Amino acid sequence: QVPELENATVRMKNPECVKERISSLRREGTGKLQVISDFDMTLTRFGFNGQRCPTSHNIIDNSRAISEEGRKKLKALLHHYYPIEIDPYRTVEDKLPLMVEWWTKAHSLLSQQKILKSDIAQMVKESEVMLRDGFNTFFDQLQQGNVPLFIFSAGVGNILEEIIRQAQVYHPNVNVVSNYMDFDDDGVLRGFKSPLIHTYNKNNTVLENTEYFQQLSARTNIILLGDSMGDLTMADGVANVHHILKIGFLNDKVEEQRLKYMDAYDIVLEKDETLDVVNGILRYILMET
Ligand SMILES: Nc1ccn([C@@H]2O[C@H](COP(=O)(O)O)[C@@H](O)[C@H]2O)c(=O)n1
Ligand SMILES: [Mg+2]
Repeated sequence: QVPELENATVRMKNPECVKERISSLRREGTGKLQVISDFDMTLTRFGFNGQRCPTSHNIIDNSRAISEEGRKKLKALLHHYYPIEIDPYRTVEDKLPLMVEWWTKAHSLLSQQKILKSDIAQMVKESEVMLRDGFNTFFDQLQQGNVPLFIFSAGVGNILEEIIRQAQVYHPNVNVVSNYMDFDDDGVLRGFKSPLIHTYNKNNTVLENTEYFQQLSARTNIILLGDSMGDLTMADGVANVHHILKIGFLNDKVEEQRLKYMDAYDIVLEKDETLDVVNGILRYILMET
């Protein structure tokens, strides 16, 4: 079926079940299929040449638009809250208020920095962000197969849209729900629009009032791509899920998180900076018989 499933980065608790699910997705056709994907560290690389790649928030934090003092404060927040976000021993209930605290403090600091809407394209150009290897094939296959791609991100929507625009893969089948910046009439950042999306509320509570909510329910076969335990609820807005294949990128604290990820995701990709496995599965599902 999919030779890429033999890659050294692939872990599966139940390979037979994965094969059956992939066969069902192929058998039922592309008309019922959608891909729901996280953005930061799922469609973008986690690391390159031994260095961490930036998230969409980090692209702003590291940019010239932020003062030295602002950058220090944003880094301090990252160092405090990121270990909490990925801590495998804390519960989601315990993490949730702390994530709200992180996003709220970071957005408030960013809003004090006089960031211009017109700065965004340059910020992205000058950043170290990289989409995962194989991104062109991924976006192009979905467009050619008329399969909707729904990107559900707790990052910054304006930045992530600019990343895929500059990569020339922001095709018409792509929809994004994320945190969007709110600019005043002079194009200066004054805050972020609600609802606030953080790692652990990526579910229908934040999707209800979006245009995409209706469209979500029509496609009942899903490939879900994420890198966090919080990404597992991204398809909760789809009422009658028929088949769902969950693929998780395990980027950080691999040993500590392996068992949890293998219980939660059908396929776990350990320290895999490519979209090769996802592309192999899509190629098989979209291939005409
Ligand atoms: N101030 C912040 C807040 C969050 N992050 C990271 O962004 C990621 C969220 O985006 P997704 O596309 O993955 O939903 C999340 O994993 C946080 O670690 C940040 O860098 N700065
Ligand atoms: Mg992510």
